[in-house]
Amino acid sequence: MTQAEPTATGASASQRGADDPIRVAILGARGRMGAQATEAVGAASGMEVVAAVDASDALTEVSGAGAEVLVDFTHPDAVMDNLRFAVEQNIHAVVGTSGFTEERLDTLREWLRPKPELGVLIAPNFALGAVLAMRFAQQAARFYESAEIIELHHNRKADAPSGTAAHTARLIAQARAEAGLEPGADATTSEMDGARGASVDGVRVHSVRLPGLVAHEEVLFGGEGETLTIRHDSMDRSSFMPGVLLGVRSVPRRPGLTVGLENVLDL
Ligand SMILES: NC(=O)C1=CN([C@@H]2O[C@H](COP(=O)(O)OP(=O)(O)OC[C@H]3O[C@@H](n4cnc5c(N)ncnc54)[C@H](OP(=O)(O)O)[C@@H]3O)[C@@H](O)[C@H]2O)C=CC1
Ligand SMILES: O=C(O)C1=N[C@H](C(=O)O)C[C@H](O)C1
Repeated sequence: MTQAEPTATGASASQRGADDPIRVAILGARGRMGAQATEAVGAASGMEVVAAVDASDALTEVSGAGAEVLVDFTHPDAVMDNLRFAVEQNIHAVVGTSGFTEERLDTLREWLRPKPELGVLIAPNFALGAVLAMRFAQQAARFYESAEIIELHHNRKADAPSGTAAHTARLIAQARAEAGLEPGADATTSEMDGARGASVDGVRVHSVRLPGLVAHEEVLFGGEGETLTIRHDSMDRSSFMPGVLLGVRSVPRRPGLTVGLENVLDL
């Protein structure tokens, strides 16, 4: 047997040699993303799928299979229970599932505190272009008082606004606050409920749901006599797979909570 790597994971994981594949469990494996992730991890070098679990399966399959990294593409209502299980079982986690509020992130940080070697990566979007678009929006934010987000998704999506839009809004709000820029006001005082979208950290987010779409986002900035539009389109879920594989490879070496693939890409 080759030399074991230092790892936060349990007995079976600690037996992994440096050249052995990373043992990965996929949660939500029969869903749109989980099915593609199962295929992508299975085909990638340096990792293998040891458990593919869906809603009707027992989570204990994951620990029983000696998984070192769990990939979660389930449902906002299920993901926190899955993560509590992962942390209890000393399994690193790569999370694509949406629905993360600041409160949920704080809970996760608490769970991770006694496990300093364990890594959890929450990626609101795994597509390279989406991560770049969010970074560009963050860069633009300090120059424009006014910004709004339109996110457009397929009509099977469970939640609104999208995790990507919520993360983008938070990055814009953070950049504005750091620059001491107050968000601009508009003159709309009379409105039908929902017409101006949801306010996420003071940024208006509008959600469109249509069959035929996959995952799309526009960030609009307005200034004196000009607008700037940053748009990203995922036309196929294959766009998310390189990011998922990068997450699986990097999370065992990133202890603690990481929010956003931009941190792994070092953008
Ligand atoms: N970060 C990113 O880049 C991306 C993130 N997403 C996010 O990923 C999540 C999943 O999306 P998508 O694949 O389209 O959704 P799907 O509904 O197609 O898939 C979710 C799957 O998870 C299963 N599931 C539900 N609860 C559990 C549980 N407790 N344990 C195991 N499996 C469970 C569902 O089973 P059942 O149907 O029986 O309930 C279903 O098979 C969403 O939150 C979405 O926003 C999506 C695309 C990209
Ligand atoms: O449900 C989806 O499809 C997607 N969900 C994520 C989100 O909520 O941002 C990522 C991507 O937009 C696709």
